[in-house]
Formats: sequence, C-alpha cells, structure tokens
Amino acid sequence: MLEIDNLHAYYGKSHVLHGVTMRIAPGEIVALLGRNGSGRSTTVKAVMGLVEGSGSVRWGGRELLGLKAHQIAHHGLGYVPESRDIFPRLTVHQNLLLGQKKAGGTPGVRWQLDDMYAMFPRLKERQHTEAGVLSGGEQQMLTLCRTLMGDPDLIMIDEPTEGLAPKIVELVADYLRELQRRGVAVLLVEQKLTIALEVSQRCLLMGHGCIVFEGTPAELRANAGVRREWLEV
Ligand SMILES: Nc1ncnc2c1ncn2[C@@H]1O[C@H](COP(=O)(O)OP(=O)(O)OP(=O)(O)O)[C@@H](O)[C@H]1O
Repeated sequence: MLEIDNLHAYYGKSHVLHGVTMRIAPGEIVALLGRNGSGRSTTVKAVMGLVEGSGSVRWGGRELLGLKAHQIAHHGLGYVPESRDIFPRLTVHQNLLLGQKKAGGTPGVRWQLDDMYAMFPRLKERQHTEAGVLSGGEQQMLTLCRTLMGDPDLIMIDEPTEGLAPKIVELVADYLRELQRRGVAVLLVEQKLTIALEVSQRCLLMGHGCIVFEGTPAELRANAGVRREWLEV
C-alpha cells in the first residue's frame, strides 16, 4: 500500500503541491488526471525523491520521504517519466538487461526478457538496434520495459499515451491490464479521460496542486460539472 499524506512540494521558492493525500492499494490501477500544470508529474516526482517534498509518503509502512531515488526504486517503486529514459548508444537488449534487478534473471521475479518481447514484439524485432534510433513510441515502450525489469510492485507512469496514435493507445490499455494481472499496482498520470476511465479502478483529479475529486470511473463519467471544471480545456 502506498500512503501519501499531506504532501507539499517545492521547486526552489515555488510551492506547487499543497497537501496531497492519496492511497494506492496493492494491484490497483489509479488514474491521476488534471490539466497541464495541475501538479500530477510533481506528485510522482516527489514520491520518487526527485523533487523536494514534505509531509509523508509511506510504502508498506516505511517512510520514503528523504530517501534517494535509487533507494526508493530498490524498495519496489518504478517510475516511467514522460521523457524517454534510455541509453541511446546501447541496443534495446542491453537497455533491458540494465534494468534487470539481478543479472541473469532471478527466479520469482515477475518479468523476464521473454515476457517483455512477448508483450512488445516490436522490441524483439529491434533488439539488436541502438535504442537512440527507435521511434518515440518505441523508446517509450523500452523505458517502460526497462523499469519493469526491476520488478516493481508499484509503477508510476507519466502520460504513456502522449503523442501515440489511437491504435497504439489501445495497446497501452492492454499492457496496463497485463501489469495488473501480474499483481503490479499502477499510478497512471494521464490527460486522456478515455483510457483512464477504461482501465482504472479509481480516478483522482488534480487542480492547483491539490486533489479536487476522487471517485470511481463511473462517478467521474456521471459528473459533467467536475470534468468541465478540472479537465476540459
Ligand atoms: N522544474 C520546475 N521548476 C519550476 N516549476 C516547475 C517545474 N516543473 C513544474 N513546475 C511547475 O509546477 C506546477 C505543476 O507542474 P506539473 O509538471 O507537476 O504539472 P502536470 O499536471 O504534471 O502537468 P504537465 O503535464 O504539464 O507536466 C506548474 O505550475 C509548473 O509550472
């Protein structure tokens, strides 16, 4: 269980999160929605120790605030940033091996290389290609897969559908469900309401650095007023 309580975050003197509180249960998919600048990415970065924060972020009862990003990852949290996070001069295969928790693959770990290639055949086709020459969408898949190779119990994914064609967005929905089937909890940072409503069990809306709505996809679908105020442009 991830328990975030009264989280504040700052960029220097700029105070951008104002007391965010949320829970993510094991194996749950939670969508974090909101307009650009509402504070979604900052929330995830503060959880990962990449932005200065105060308040409390507990994972399995252990306080994470104050730990370094690599220590947080070691405790089982994965983060897929919006920008592609790959080693461009290494091949797809080498990038994936670098993500592996322990060299050679550890029994009991959820994901092996073959799982990645089965989920994303395109990466298998390109396994010997330098990652830097992949398309944007392929680099995004690679970033996700490299994070999964670290066997996180919770993965936070920032705008996975950004810039993707509608057909590929459906693929994203499929892999999110596959993560859930394997017991991985997901915090999905999104702008697209459709995929959030389709795959999540709970939707959180952010505005001005605060959570302004929390409900099931059905509740959000039924609440045109909230959508108009906090989501639509
Ligand atoms: N590196 C930074 N330095 C200063 N201010 C920042 C920085 N990154 C984000 N901000 C500010 O923090 C606020 C929250 O931004 P954040 O990126 O978390 O929003 P978001 O909801 O994820 O939207 P986006 O999709 O545009 O990233 C915004 O006012 C933004 O301008």
